[in-house]
Amino acid sequence: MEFFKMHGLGNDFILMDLTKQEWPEGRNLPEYARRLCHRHRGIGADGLVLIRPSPNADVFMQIINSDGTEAEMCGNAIRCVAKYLYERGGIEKEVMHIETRAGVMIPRLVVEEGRVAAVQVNMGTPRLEREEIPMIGPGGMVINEPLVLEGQTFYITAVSMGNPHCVLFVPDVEQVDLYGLGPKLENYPSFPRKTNVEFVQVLSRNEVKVRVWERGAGPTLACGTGACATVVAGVLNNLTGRKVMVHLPGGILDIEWGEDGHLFMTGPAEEVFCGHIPCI
Ligand SMILES: N[C@@H](CCC[C@H](N)C(=O)O)C(=O)O
Repeated sequence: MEFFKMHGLGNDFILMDLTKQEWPEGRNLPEYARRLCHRHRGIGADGLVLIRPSPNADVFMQIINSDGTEAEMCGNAIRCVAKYLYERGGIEKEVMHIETRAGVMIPRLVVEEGRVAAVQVNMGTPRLEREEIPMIGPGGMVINEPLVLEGQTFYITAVSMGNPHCVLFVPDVEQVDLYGLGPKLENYPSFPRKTNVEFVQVLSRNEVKVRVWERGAGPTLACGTGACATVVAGVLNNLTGRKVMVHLPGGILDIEWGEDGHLFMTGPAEEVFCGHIPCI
């Protein structure tokens, strides 16, 4: 099997194009993803990305987290898929349609001298209903609501970008016990589909600093859907404007929540290497 190792701000993926090669019958996908993503015994990645044919778009993007669970959407991976398709996959369109389990997303490519320098993705509209991210209690949205964890109260805002996010505003992200709190919030019983967790420090109305604990992957250097969820939560809590520079450990994503309700994420994508692995 041919694969491409790519990353978006250090959030790294193994891409396999299943429009060009056969997926061997009977392979256990979660087990295979765990094995390939392993940092010591595999290629190493935060997730496995499978590019499949789609009847509704240029391709379908399937994302499997490094723990073998499937995610609905991934912002950094979709920029990598767009770059791969343009430079390697024979789809030389500057506007693409990529289907995901969260719907069809629309990447626009910034091409310089034949190479993809950056990608802006229309990430669709956020979903804010409790039903989307079921919490205790009926109806409405979850904006700055208390959540008690081991006797400590945290105030959370829940945003779905197709995948679930729990956003917490803190005075200083460097002081957050990410490895202690991250997994406890990810698995908190109010989130039946588990959740991604973003700790956010507001630097100004148009700049924030974020540390992420990802569902199914743990601490990552960046999260595109998380950056979008952060800006939605910032606006709902009246802490930020709608156009925000999001500083993540791996670099900067520019996020804009348009007046039409759509989120636009702009950032880079990089290819690191490619190779072949046996079909086992
Ligand atoms: N890193 C991603 C999100 C990947 C999926 C996530 N771990 C989940 O399970 O929802 C991004 O850039 O959006």
